[in-house]
Amino acid sequence: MALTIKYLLRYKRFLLLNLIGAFGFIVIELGIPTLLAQGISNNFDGRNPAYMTTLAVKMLICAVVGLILLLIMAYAIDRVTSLIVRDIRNDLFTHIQRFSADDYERFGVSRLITNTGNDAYMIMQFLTLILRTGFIAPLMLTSAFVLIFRQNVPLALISIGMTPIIFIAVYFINKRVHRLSAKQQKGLDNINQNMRENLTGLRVIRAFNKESFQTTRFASLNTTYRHISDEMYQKLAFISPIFSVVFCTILVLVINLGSLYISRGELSVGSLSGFIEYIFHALFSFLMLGNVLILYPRFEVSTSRIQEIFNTTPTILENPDGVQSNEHIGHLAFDHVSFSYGDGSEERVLDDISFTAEPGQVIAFIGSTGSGKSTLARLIPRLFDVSQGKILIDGVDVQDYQLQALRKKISYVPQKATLFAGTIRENLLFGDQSATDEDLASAVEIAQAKAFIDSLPEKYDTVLAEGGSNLSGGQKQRLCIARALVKKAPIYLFDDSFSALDYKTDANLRRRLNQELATTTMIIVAQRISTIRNADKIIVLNEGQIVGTGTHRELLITNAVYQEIAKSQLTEEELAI
Ligand SMILES: Nc1ncnc2c1ncn2[C@@H]1O[C@H](COP(=O)(O)OP(=O)(O)OP(=O)(O)O)[C@@H](O)[C@H]1O
Repeated sequence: MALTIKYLLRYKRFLLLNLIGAFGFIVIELGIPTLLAQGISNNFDGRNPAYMTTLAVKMLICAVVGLILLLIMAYAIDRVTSLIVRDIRNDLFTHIQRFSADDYERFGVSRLITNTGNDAYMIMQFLTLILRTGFIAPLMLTSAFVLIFRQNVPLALISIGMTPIIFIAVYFINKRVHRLSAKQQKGLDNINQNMRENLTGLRVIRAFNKESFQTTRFASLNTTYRHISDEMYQKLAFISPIFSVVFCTILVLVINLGSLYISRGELSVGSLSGFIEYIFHALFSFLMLGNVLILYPRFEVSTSRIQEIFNTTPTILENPDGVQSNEHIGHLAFDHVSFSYGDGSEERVLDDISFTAEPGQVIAFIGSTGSGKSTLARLIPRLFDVSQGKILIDGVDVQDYQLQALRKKISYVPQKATLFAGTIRENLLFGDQSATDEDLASAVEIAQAKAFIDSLPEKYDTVLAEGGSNLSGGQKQRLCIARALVKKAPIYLFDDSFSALDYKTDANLRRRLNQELATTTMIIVAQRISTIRNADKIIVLNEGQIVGTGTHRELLITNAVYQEIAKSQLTEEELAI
């Protein structure tokens, strides 16, 4: 609730408008019956037409004023709820963007999507209800009780005495609904996750003939969700009949006792009809509050799920006092760096890594799968933070930079080619929004992507599907490389970024990179020796440790791990060089 109040307080003027509008409801719902009761009592036999005309005009004024106020209220509610949900979604998005890969993994992508979609919508639904009834129901209830007591005290006591039954029933039902609501939201996360996996893994599912297996899995999750929802709505369904039973009992008691008072001359017919009207309104207010209570558990679950995200401090922390800018040189140094995933207590993925890379150098990493090459690359732009030791860029610890400043120094091509829905041009401009057409053309030419872009009917304006799924693996890799080249940074980081290229394209690309990036620092992670054989320094990784450093020739002679990799990839002649 604290979260919602924080957002509500941002829009005090709309809350005030809502409060003013709420009086419209009272004017209509209580003012008109009061006038009606007066009319019945004072002119029961209809002998005073002038009185009735005045009464009709007063009732009409009540209706018009009430209507205007209600319109104001509807406007205020609509504005405030849509603004708050917009703010929550924006703030969630901004907060989630600061999450490290570890943070994402902890919550899961599907859960984060449900948070910004369904949970935020639930807050909007509850807010709409509470703003519609939150002011009105207590105001109406209080006014109705005052009027009821003014009409007849014994009747009022009987009516009010019955109401705790409603509260007790709602309390017990809601306790159960709260638990079910948490399960229901979790069930929705599972459905979203399954759906995501199904859509992104469609080709694998088809290739393995697993459509029916997937359908059964989805149906099972869907059925579980339905069972939970059924159980929850069954519980909630009890609330309305309980209201009706209490209401009818009160009505029967009031009418019976009221007739007795009328026969004794202690109550007028007008007063009894007014009394019944007020009872209606009091119970209607209860019903409105009941709806709030019914929705509350689901709202509470959604808010606490969102609050949990906001309470999560991203593991990669911004350094607001950090270095904003310094000279872009491109000097990189690892100083006894060790790293473990998770909270740092797990097995070391990198162990005591030290090396330096100077501007103009190509430093390559090779090693068996799982030896820690990609992890090492991810530490440089602080996608993860080192567990021990430090990484220095241009003489400053990466953790002592502001994140933006640090990442300006690095142009990174991740192992998995990631493109976004939009045109090729938009994807390239991701590297630098201010890049000119000439900059894009130059990057595309170096990345060996010119020929395939030129062959497309729409060229740079070709629209890429989500994730670039309408391109081949090699085309995607080349666009990702071109995007990194558009960025123009002093350090380039290629994490196994040439693996989907044929040998000729790979060779051409490296030749052009060496020409164009002659003064920058290039870090290349690769599986293929042919990709890195001309590197200034090759570092061989094995189980997270450096087991060899040198040029291709040196390592071929001195390093057993490198020799083994080389033997599996090179011909006898190549090995003899
Ligand atoms: N996000 C992660 N959470 C936990 N462990 C991870 C994570 N990513 C990688 N690992 C583990 O860290 C180790 C090193 O993985 P890494 O991806 O760095 O190796 P690699 O040398 O790049 O492998 P490959 O050549 O297959 O890409 C592996 O044992 C892997 O299982």
